[in-house]
Amino acid sequence: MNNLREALFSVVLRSEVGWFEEPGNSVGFLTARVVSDTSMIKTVISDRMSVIVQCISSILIATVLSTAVNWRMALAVYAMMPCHLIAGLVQVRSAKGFATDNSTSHQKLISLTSEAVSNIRTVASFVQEEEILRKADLALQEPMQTIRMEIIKYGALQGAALCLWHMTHAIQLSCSIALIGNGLATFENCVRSYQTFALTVPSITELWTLIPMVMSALAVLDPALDILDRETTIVPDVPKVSHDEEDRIVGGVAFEGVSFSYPSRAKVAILDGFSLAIEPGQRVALVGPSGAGKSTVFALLLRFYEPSQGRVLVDGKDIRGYNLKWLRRQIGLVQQEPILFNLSIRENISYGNEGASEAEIVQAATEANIHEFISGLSAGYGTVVGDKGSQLSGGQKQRIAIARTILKKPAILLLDEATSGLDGESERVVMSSLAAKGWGKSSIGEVSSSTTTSITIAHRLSTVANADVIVVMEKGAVVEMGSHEALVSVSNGVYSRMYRVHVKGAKD
Ligand SMILES: Nc1ncnc2c1ncn2[C@@H]1O[C@H](COP(=O)(O)OP(=O)(O)OP(=O)(O)O)[C@@H](O)[C@H]1O
Repeated sequence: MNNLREALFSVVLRSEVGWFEEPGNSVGFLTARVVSDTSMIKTVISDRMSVIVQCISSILIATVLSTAVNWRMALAVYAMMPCHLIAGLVQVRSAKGFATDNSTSHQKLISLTSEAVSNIRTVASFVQEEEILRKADLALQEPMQTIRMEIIKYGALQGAALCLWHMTHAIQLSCSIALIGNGLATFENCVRSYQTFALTVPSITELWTLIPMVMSALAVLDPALDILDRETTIVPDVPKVSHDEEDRIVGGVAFEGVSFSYPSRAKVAILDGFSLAIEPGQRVALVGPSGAGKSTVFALLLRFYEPSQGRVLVDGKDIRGYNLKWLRRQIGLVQQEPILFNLSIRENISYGNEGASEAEIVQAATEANIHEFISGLSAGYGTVVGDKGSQLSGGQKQRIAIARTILKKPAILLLDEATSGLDGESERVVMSSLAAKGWGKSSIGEVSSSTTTSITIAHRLSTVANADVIVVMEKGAVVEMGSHEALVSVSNGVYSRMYRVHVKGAKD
């Protein structure tokens, strides 16, 4: 069971991001597959299999014994056996269908429960408790009708099997009378043979009940085994190019005619011939209306998905040519809603950098402007932040996520609305400490092994005004590009319009 769980979990973790977006792969479903479904292995192997082996051996011994005592009698007894086997097979088939429906309703309930619990604040604020209970009830009610029919079918077949057993007994007793009457067997041998057979009846009956159970357990395991068989389309360890751990990418990024659609919405083009070249060490900002495809650019650079056309290059080489784990280690991503783990602040900051010293952790926290807050907590860096960091404010979570990325010392830094939860002053401190680390030097001549290219997505234009290049995106393509001053001076340009709205909003 442990081996299966480990193997399943490893396949799940290695799967490409797009796979997790398929309807059958929600958190609840996958948790059920890895934890509950696999427990069926125990049911099948240790609980049921031993009894099955016991039953089969007792049937075999009885067959040999009754044949030795009187072969004519044994033949008469076992002549009826094919009827039982046919009934048993039909019984097994009906049990398989029954088990599948049952497990589906169970999975839906698990999915609903995990979704409701992890989003309990949203559920409570929208007063959705009753609605969720109604859905849970529906998830259990839907297969109920089918299961009822299956139960009736199952019971009828069970009855037919028992009926056949009683007929066998009757026929066997008639045979005994005939054999004794014709002098082909003694009364003593007939009783012996009959009794040996009678003792195996419970074993055979038990086998009939157990086989459907085992088949049901195997049916429940089917989806988990399907996961085990699947091939990941973006394999983290391929190609197996050996990069020296000390090797670092310089930080040049290029998108060449990239077109892309998300697997779940294959017909909607999100990027359409998107091209952009970023020099190593440049500070680039991506701005544009919501849904323009800015975050998608990050997802493609991290190779969460593959473009349908075009290439993504890092230091002039297609990213498919790099070992993915090695590449990702050098790219730091901070998202708008950073995910913290239910661990201490120290463990959250050193996540992925477990060897970092206390001094390095404190240094990273100081640069992310969160050290003062952490020091004020009674447990300091040992404070556990709760599920998904629920015991912290949005801005605190963002700063811890920034500290975590600072500690990683990435060659390419991706900030996706990473400071949106911070007040203006806090944001200024964080951004200037990132710049002070030598991240985002605009002069290519200064590029060294410690230079970091930064790409920032922000709706608040004050966050990106200092960038070397501002790239304005609309509907998956670049529509304007240049420095803040150059873009603002373009009358009726997309950026200058956005800027006027931003300034007006700030004044109001
Ligand atoms: N996983 C996904 N599956 C399907 N469609 C998606 C997925 N993620 C994003 N999209 C769609 O892709 C489009 C671009 O999304 P993206 O997040 O890149 O936009 P954005 O410019 O970053 O927007 P925002 O500024 O609101 O964050 C949107 O229309 C969005 O609905």
